[in-house]
Amino acid sequence: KLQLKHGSHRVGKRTDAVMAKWRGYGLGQFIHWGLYAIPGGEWNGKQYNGAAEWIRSWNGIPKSTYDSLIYKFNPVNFNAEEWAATAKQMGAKYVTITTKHHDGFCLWPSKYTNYTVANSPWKKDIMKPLIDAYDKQGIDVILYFSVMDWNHPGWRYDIKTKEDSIAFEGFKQFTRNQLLELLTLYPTAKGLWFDGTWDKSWVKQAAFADELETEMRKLRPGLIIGSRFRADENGKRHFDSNGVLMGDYEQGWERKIPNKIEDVHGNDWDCVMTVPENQWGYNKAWKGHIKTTNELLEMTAKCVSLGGNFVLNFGPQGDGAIRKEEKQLAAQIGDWMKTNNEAIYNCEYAGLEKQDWGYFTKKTGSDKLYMIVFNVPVSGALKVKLPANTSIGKSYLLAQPAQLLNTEEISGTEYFIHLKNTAAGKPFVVVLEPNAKK
Ligand SMILES: C[C@@H]1N[C@@H](C#Cc2ccccc2)[C@H](O)[C@@H]1O
Repeated sequence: KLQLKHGSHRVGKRTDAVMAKWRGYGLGQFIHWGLYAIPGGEWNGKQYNGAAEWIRSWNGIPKSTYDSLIYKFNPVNFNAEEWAATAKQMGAKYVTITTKHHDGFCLWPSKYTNYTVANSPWKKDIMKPLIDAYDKQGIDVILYFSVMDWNHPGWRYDIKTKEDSIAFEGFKQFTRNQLLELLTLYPTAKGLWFDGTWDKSWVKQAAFADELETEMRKLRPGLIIGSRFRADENGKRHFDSNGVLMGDYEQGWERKIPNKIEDVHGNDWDCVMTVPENQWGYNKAWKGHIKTTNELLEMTAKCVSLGGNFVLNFGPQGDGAIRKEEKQLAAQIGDWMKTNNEAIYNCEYAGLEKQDWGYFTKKTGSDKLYMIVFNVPVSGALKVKLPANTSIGKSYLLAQPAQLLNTEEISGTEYFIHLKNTAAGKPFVVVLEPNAKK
């Protein structure tokens, strides 16, 4: 084991109540919104092929032209309560909102830069009404913050010269000032979701970032910070040089989901996912495969079955409205969650692997098992193999608890659960109340 000054400061999961609540969220919403939503992936009739929130990096739009989008930021259809109500309808328990993406535009009136909503036609703070609206819906807020800031003159991709070093020192103080400002202005925020921390300039700041993380945790006890914020003194990110997770949960699952429990190394984690293949900010043309409700429900079930949370991204339009496709998804996911959220909220890895028919989850603090079924076998019988010394007390559809299902013991701890209706046409949940085997 290497002696590290700036590696992880904790081995194993956090055991406090704030993190236990985070662990049980199951389903979250991500919001990517900023100046990039105005062009929406297109400029002068030409489409940008990358992710819409990265359009500034494209040579199809001059940087100065992009930067002056601040003077066009006037989202007349922005309605914080509507956004929060959409998340509530979907069944999200937390939301991660971009305060500042890579372009450096701040959705709050930061006093450390002029590149904020305060100097746009909109003038007003966006973050406060959003946080208040989500708080009112009982949805916890996590603040997304991009360290990389293309607007700040002190930003560097690497520190190669004395000038770089002097400039970046100023940038580091600016970053610290903004983070302490966010935590002070928005005290109900439960955590920070860091991005834009992969470049060498920041990776080389192990001591500074470690100290800043400690300062933020002192300012806001219980603050949740992911593995993406800082590197250790050897430049190791997400996991330090001893392979121990940095921060409170793993943030490596961006647009991908672990396949087996070993992949999550006993850590907390969440998966953040786009509806199109790779568009976080609003893109007028949603090209390629657009994930369906059933796909997104299966991703949610898969994440919870492996002890994580699933966070679905919304990219509101430049005028502040949420696009109809995203509203439809929220309504359809919410419809399913209304009936089945008992198998998602406050559930964890059941110690049982993925099955042909779908996924197991287990209620935290209870023996209750849930079978989230996506593929009904032609036999209409779901095969389950329970851990040793357990048998099935009773099983029933979560949607029809009074109707017990016929459970046939095959051998030992293997059973067939015979479904009455094999043409559900949509995912459903079977509840197993196990007995200790006599
Ligand atoms: C959460 C997501 N992280 C950001 C990114 C990225 C990225 C950076 C380099 C190479 C590939 C992807 C996206 O813009 C979005 O904010």
